[in-house]
Amino acid sequence: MKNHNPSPRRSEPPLRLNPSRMERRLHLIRSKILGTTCLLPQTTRMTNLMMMNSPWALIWIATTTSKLTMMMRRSMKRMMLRTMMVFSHKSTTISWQDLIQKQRRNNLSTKTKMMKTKEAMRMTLPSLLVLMSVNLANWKLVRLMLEDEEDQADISQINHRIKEVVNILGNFKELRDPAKSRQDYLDRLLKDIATYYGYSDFLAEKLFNLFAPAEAIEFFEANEVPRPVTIRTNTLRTRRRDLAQALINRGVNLEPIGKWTKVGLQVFESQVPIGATPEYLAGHYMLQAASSFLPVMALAPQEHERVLDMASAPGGKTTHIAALLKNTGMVFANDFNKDRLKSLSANIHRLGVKNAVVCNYDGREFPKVIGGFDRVLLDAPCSGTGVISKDPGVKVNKTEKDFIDIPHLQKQLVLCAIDSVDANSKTGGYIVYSTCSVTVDENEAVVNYALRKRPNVKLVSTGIEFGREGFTRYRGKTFHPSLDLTRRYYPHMHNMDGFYVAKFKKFSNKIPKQTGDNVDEDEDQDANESGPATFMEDEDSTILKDSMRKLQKNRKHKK
Ligand SMILES: C[S@@+](CC[C@H](N)C(=O)[O-])C[C@H]1O[C@@H](n2cnc3c(N)ncnc32)[C@H](O)[C@@H]1O
Repeated sequence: MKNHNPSPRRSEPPLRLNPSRMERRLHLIRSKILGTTCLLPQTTRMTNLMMMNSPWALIWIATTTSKLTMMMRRSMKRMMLRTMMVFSHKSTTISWQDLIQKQRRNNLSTKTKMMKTKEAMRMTLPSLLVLMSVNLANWKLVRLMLEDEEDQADISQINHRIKEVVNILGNFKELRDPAKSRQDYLDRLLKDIATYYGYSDFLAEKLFNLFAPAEAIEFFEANEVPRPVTIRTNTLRTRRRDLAQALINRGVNLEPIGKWTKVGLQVFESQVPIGATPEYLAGHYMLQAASSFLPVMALAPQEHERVLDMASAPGGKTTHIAALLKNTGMVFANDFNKDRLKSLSANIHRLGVKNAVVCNYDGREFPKVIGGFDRVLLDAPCSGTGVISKDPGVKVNKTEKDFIDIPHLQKQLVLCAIDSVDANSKTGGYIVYSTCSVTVDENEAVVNYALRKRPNVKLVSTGIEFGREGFTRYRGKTFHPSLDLTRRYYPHMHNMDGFYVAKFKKFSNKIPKQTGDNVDEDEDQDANESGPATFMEDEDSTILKDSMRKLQKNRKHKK
């Protein structure tokens, strides 16, 4: 093997190539990606990095760090692939001079060769800059990936095998190998899905189980593609037609999202940053995923009502509620996370909302804090399995424990949401529960639990004309038949983030005793230990007076 002088600027020790390829790769990754010094001007190191035997390892690192946006990852993937094509040759190390020599051997003019080489280098720089920000958490994943022989297999072979196995599972009797069981095929498929799409085995299986095999692949594929950019017209400030005209005049290519919304616009391309136009700054629209319109549409707040948005930051849905209320009545915008209240308040101000009260409670303190609402929206904290295309970190950072802890919190919150509504409201008495997750544990299981614990509510239609019916049975569990009134949304089916919406009607403020049928012991532990918290005027006014006293005391103290 040829030994090259590694750097045109200063000599560096050449890479040790023994004892194993694995060690060399680890060495490269450690020193080039996690290294603390700036490596960019040193072309040898840069090219060494690209000479790793498995270019996919590099692309994988470049494209899975959770710090990157989907767009960045996609363009990096393209850049890396193009660069690798330029640099691909058989030797183990390469220097700047080698590249030029190699170009000379081709029949291109020196200038073209130089330009091509430099262009390739230039394209690589941003990728490497981002690569250097790969953190230690990802290092563990990098190592795992490299250590797993399975992962070294050609990625296209894996893709091919996924398709083949899905095909066999679709016509098992005819196409199976008699020596293999269905489970053998499923195990192979799950392993391949986890490798190919970069999920933990646990989450790959959890999501796979939601669908038939062929549809599951469509779902995983859709999670690799960014969803359309959509905006919601703020009807407190403008009309959709006027907004569209103003943005078109600025070079924005857009059109209505669909018949189901009168306020949504889909942005195809824009010559201006869509989050910084004068119209944006003037609060004429909110940058908001189409799926986020759905829970507020289901809530359907009426003018002059009192509405609670129990987990509201950064306020996409609060400001939508305020617009539907036409700035009448009141919307209580609560969130437990104090830091997120800043963006919530900023959005409320920007969009000209004048009927909002921002508060910072654990949602589980309602209705003790205040109750008697006409409607409550609980857009619950969730695992985010519906928004993987936006946050690919979910693929690996959600554990089995998360799918116990998160539903536990969701169950507590949904009971408090129900208890915060006044069943005697003249116009309302509704609760909407939503998540940007597609797992059954966070959706149907939570809603079914609420129906059992609060027999004074029932499910009603969300009023949204599309969406797949919620599960009434799932992997041996049977839910209340009315769960089919709830709605599921999927990226591969609706070209929007994965989402779930359920709407309850509260018909009594009294909670009848539970029947005790079908009571699952685990679920019972989630029950509100202190019993149902109801809205009581006396108690409320004491609490409110007490907190006012504390607030005034704090203010004096600050002065
Ligand atoms: C899905 S996000 C809400 C998004 C918001 N509805 C919107 O449309 O902009 C869930 C929110 O729940 C908040 N949260 C988490 N735990 C909470 C709790 N115990 N009580 C209230 N809010 C909570 C989080 O801070 C987060 O802002």
